[in-house]
Amino acid sequence: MEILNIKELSYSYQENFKVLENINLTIENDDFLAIIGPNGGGKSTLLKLILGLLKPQNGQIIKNIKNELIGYVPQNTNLNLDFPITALEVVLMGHIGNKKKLFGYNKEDTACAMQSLQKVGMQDFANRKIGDLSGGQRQRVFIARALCSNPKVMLLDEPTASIDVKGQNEIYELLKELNKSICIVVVSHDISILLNYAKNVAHVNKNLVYHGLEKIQKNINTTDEHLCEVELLSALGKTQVCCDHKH
Ligand SMILES: Nc1ncnc2c1ncn2[C@@H]1O[C@H](COP(=O)(O)OP(=O)(O)OP(=O)(O)O)[C@@H](O)[C@H]1O
Repeated sequence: MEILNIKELSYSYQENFKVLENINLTIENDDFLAIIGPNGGGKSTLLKLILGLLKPQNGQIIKNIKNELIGYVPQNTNLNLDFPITALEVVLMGHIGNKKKLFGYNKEDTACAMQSLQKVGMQDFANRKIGDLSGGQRQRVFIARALCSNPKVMLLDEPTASIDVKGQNEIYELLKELNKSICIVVVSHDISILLNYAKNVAHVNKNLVYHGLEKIQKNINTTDEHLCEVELLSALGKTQVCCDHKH
């Protein structure tokens, strides 16, 4: 099922300076889409447009699901690590967002938050202070928070930034597991790791170039060597199954 269809979308923050131009993209409910591209290429802007935080000036975004069913894990979650809040309380904040409650959680909220922590393998850390967790563990807690609303699609902006390789792999393994039941869209620079998990890749640099990885015979050994984004993209181009575009 198609959950998102973006047609001829353009966006400018300032007049006569398009950050995104004529973007076309379809996302299916079982997709694992990697959004890659250079700094300032417009990746976060595209996520914000999908989330409805920004309104398209040209083109349209057709969503076949309600906004509440779109989970979001933002880039560099702005949380003061000295703030004495536990992993469970961070996840419960996802419930506050849903129900527009200001104070207090009931037993159901707590049970649901514990379930979300279990899904990400962090139930034993529920009462740990968020500042005492490793970067990878903390990120899993933020993913648990986004899971509270039982999303059909989860958007993650640079989920593995500043996390060591082991932690990155654990995050991607978790996303692979979640992808059995929900659609995953990840903005990332870790393209060599991401390519082992993504089903499709959108390269965004004002324009969007789409690579359907399932149609491409993967002849790149991404586990043994580190390849930069450009090397990987050119390797994808050499498979000759790529779209008819110029990089
Ligand atoms: N609120 C804003 N006002 C004006 N310009 C902005 C705003 N937000 C982003 N931009 C500009 O839009 C362009 C795209 O930014 P965006 O954050 O979408 O890129 P990105 O691909 O996510 O970059 P990065 O990989 O560095 O996170 C950049 O030139 C940026 O400076």
